[in-house]
Amino acid sequence: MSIHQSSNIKRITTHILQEMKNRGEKISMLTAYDFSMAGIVDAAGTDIILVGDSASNVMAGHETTLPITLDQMIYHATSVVRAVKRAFVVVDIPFGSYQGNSSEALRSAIRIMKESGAHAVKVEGGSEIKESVVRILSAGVPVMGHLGLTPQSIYKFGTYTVRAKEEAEAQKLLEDAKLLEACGCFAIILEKIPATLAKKVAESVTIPVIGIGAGGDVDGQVLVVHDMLGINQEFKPRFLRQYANLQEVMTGAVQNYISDVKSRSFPNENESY
Ligand SMILES: Nc1nc(=O)c2c([nH]1)NC[C@@H]1CN(c3ccc(C(=O)N[C@@H](CCC(=O)O)C(=O)O)cc3)CN21
Ligand SMILES: CC(C)C(=O)C(=O)O
Ligand SMILES: [Mg+2]
Repeated sequence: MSIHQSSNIKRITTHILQEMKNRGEKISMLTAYDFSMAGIVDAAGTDIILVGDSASNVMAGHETTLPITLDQMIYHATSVVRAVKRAFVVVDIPFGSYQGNSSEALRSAIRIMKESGAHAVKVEGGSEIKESVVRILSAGVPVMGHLGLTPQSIYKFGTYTVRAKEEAEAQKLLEDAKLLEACGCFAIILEKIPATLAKKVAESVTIPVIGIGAGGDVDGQVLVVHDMLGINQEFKPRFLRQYANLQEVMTGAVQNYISDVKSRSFPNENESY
């Protein structure tokens, strides 16, 4: 419990997430990149909020997650943390801020924690980034792993197709999951891999495994909130379930506003001084 706890809402911790896996309660996770969205996602009861580097696509309009910077991720994370009362806030360390240099990885993680007030960081990869994971964990910063489709390495693969369909790649993924657990990661994301493999991973490690395009036999699910709300209509992979069509709602509202301005029905007397 925080010394300065200012509300009676019980905050989600890594310990609570582990207990949820232990008792078979599914974990819900969504992205947020700003104060307004984070407030909605948190108040609705989402367990984990991810300040994803998908902000590079969704917020900045880039083709990939590679261009977003550590400073930009910290700006998004700071805005999210200000809104969140209950959820556990995880921040993606962006491309180029942790790979191949554990000192830089630690520095990046510490900047995120110190400047944003987030609760954990997420990194993509397994054995290749072991030193960075260990170093960050040694500073007391919780680390979430991310295996399978790892968008920061998109140019190594060339496509966003399903990962680990071949036995050798599946075996490496399972070994990487066990390695991340042994290092002390508190959870692992599995993205776009066969459901049978994801099930095997979730049964082979004791820490929570959260899926996106990894089937239902994992410990929780994550989606990009703009995708599931239907704000971003271009992105419709098979794993996405769209829970609203906010693009339609927002377009209609904006069109009504424009029409009211043109017809002089906005503002009316009550909306004037
Ligand atoms: N808006 C958004 N949602 C995401 O889930 C997301 C991002 N951005 N950016 C970072 C990564 C990239 N991710 C991806 C990207 C592509 C596919 C994918 O399945 N692509 C299909 C085509 C999808 C379609 O129908 O448009 C492919 O075959 O390339 C999956 C996850 C997941 N992440
Ligand atoms: C898709 C999720 C897992 C992610 O890493 C992101 O939003 O950046
Ligand atoms: Mg990401």
